[in-house]
Amino acid sequence: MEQSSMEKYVPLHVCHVNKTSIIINRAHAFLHFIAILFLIHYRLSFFFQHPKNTTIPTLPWLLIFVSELLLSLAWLFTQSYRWRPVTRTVFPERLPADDKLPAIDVFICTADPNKEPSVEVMNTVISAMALAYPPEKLHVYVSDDAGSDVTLRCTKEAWNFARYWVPFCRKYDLVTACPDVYFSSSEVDSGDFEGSEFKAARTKMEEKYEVLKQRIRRIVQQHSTTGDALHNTRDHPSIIEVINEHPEEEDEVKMPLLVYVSREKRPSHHHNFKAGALNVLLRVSTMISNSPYILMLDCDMYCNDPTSTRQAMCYYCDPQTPSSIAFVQFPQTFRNICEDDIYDGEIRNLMKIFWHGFDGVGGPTISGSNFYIKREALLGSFSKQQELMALKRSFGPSNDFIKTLVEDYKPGFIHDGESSRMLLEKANVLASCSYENQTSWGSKVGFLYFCVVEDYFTGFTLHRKGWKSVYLYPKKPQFLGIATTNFNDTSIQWTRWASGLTSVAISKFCPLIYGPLKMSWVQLMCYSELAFMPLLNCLSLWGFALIPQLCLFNDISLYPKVSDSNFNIFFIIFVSAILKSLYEVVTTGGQVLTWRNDWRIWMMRSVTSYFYGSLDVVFNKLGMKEASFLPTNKVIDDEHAKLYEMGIFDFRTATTFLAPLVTVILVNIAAFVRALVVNVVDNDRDGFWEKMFGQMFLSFYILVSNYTVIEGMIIRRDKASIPLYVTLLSGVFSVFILLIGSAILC
Ligand SMILES: O=c1ccn([C@@H]2O[C@H](COP(=O)(O)OP(=O)(O)O[C@H]3O[C@H](CO)[C@@H](O)[C@H](O)[C@H]3O)[C@@H](O)[C@H]2O)c(=O)[nH]1
Ligand SMILES: [Mn+2]
Repeated sequence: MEQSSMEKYVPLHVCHVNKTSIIINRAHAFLHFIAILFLIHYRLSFFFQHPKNTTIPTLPWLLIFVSELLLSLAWLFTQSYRWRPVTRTVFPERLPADDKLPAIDVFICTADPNKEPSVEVMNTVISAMALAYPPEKLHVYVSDDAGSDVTLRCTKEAWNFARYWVPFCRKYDLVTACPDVYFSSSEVDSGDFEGSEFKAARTKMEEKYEVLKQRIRRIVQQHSTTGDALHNTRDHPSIIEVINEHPEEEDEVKMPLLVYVSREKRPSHHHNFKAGALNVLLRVSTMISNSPYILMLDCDMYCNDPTSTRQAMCYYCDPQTPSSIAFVQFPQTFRNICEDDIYDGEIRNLMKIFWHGFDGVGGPTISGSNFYIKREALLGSFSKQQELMALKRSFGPSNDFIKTLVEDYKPGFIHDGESSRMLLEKANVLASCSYENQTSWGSKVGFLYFCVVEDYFTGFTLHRKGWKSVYLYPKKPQFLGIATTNFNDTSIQWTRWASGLTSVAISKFCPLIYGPLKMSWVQLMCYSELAFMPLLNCLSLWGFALIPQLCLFNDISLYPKVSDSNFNIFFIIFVSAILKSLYEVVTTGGQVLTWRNDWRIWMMRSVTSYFYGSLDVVFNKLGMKEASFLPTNKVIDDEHAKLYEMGIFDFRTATTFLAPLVTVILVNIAAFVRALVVNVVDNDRDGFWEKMFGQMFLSFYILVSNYTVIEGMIIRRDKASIPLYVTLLSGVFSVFILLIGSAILC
């Protein structure tokens, strides 16, 4: 009796369906949808009335209607995330013993030592080595897309430090894996140890960490002063090195393997950005460790909590969990976010709301970093009977690599001269830039090259093949990265995302065409929401920012009179949208300030990043521009950081990003002020206020929400305010829009 109860299955994880949210969300969606139907009816009936009954021209009516439809469609898509939100809990203490756990490879990508400070990248490397997992089952790979000597030398320094850090973490059971976080945090995290021995050990470690930082700085400095004239980040052979600085010394605690990989680069070959780097790592790691699970990390993502390994394994080691789970995604969380996050650097909606909903309908898409993925999901599974030639066509010419696919290949890398040298030579072939020629890498195998949001697109294709994923959001952040905290960086980053997503939306891979019947409809809507988000938001918001204002400027009314019962439709939609978003922000731990920031940055991005991202795709299709992936800047500049912390907008960015914002504001000011002045003078002729209230209010709302732009333009006189020439240039644009727009529309 007792025996059987002991053998009873105890789950390693549970999923909680968020019933209250589901009821609130669906009820709200239903009511809001009805209101939208009324709006559509109201707009449509205009086209059926007798032309004599109206003085309103058709074109602006049509344009504002289209804007409303597009925004409604965007809203409809986002309802998919509200359909069935779930949260999850794991029980890592129930995992099998260490010797039964599967091995893990960790991939860390870095691409530019100037934008990605080496001290931080090395902290990521060290924290990955200190993950709570049997060291012989942990293998860390650093991909250096810059092929820089700096990164190689720093990686060696990091390894030397980790030889002390890893045993220290294990001995004292630290709950922080990253030295930078550990030594800068005020609370002394010491597990059970409080004695003087621990204190002495900690002081010694801290000294060693200081030395490490100094050494890294010296390497970086030497490099920048001597300059590495011969080195070209776009033209160099591959380098693969297993880091083991002192092979003769035996370490007291076994260490995870650390491998430095810099793939070959030639100007004649497209290197496919991060996806290309990840695919090289996939091949190289297959030869060296071939772990069934892989943790992917961007170079700025420290492993904060070392137990993420075990939490993820709860999904892979649970006997009753279907084997169709391809990846376990943790949220992207950041270490430099302050309360008043004016640029929404923490991508709040996505990480705190949308991904839980995505999880409830089949699983979220890959979010670039912080996920544990099954190797099989990226490479497929094969039997010995598989035809060799077919495999070579897909996976490239290396026999050694193919062998690893059809055999249960478990290499144990040992530093023993000859055989390890041969292994690395084979791996080098796999890292050459011509290896993928005429293969399925990037089109069917591994990370996909189709667009610069390789994470989204690869995730979409996996779900389309029937794989599932889960989203794990524990209280303690498992990973901590650097968020963008100035307008310039965030604009560049979002333009890249917008361009990547839009390129999927208007291709044959458009989720609405490529996805049906391959996944649930709701999940498909989530994917469509992301793909169409830039396009829908930018088109509709440009409409809302200009059309009603141009009409206001010309005394043309686009909204019902306040006394007209139809006015309620607009009132209800507006209030319902505002209240719902406020409710969501507050129930996910935000404040009214957070909510204001969300709305503001959404408006700003729609007319800038989403707009340029979409334009980028158009130029790309016309063959006028190549896709690009500029790595996001991760250098925290004190001056920028200070402004961000004070909640002051930093307008030091390209004129291209500022001009649309300033232009929109100027047009709104012009329309609003003119209406105000003329009608005060004219003493409310023809019931002007009643007729124009909708438009006056819209302009007013836009101006109040974006007051920070007005401030940057007129009131502030600091270095980070909007330069006068941008205001003047935008002034010219707005006069142009008012004149030409009025002529066309009215
Ligand atoms: O040619 C390249 C370009 C970038 N990277 C690395 O890719 C990572 C992500 O780049 P980053 O500039 O930090 O991108 P983010 O703006 O933070 O990117 C988000 O969006 C990307 C897709 O656009 C995802 O790949 C990221 O994981 C996700 O965090 C970094 O570690 C880079 O070093 C490369 O290895 N090779
Ligand atoms: Mn990043």
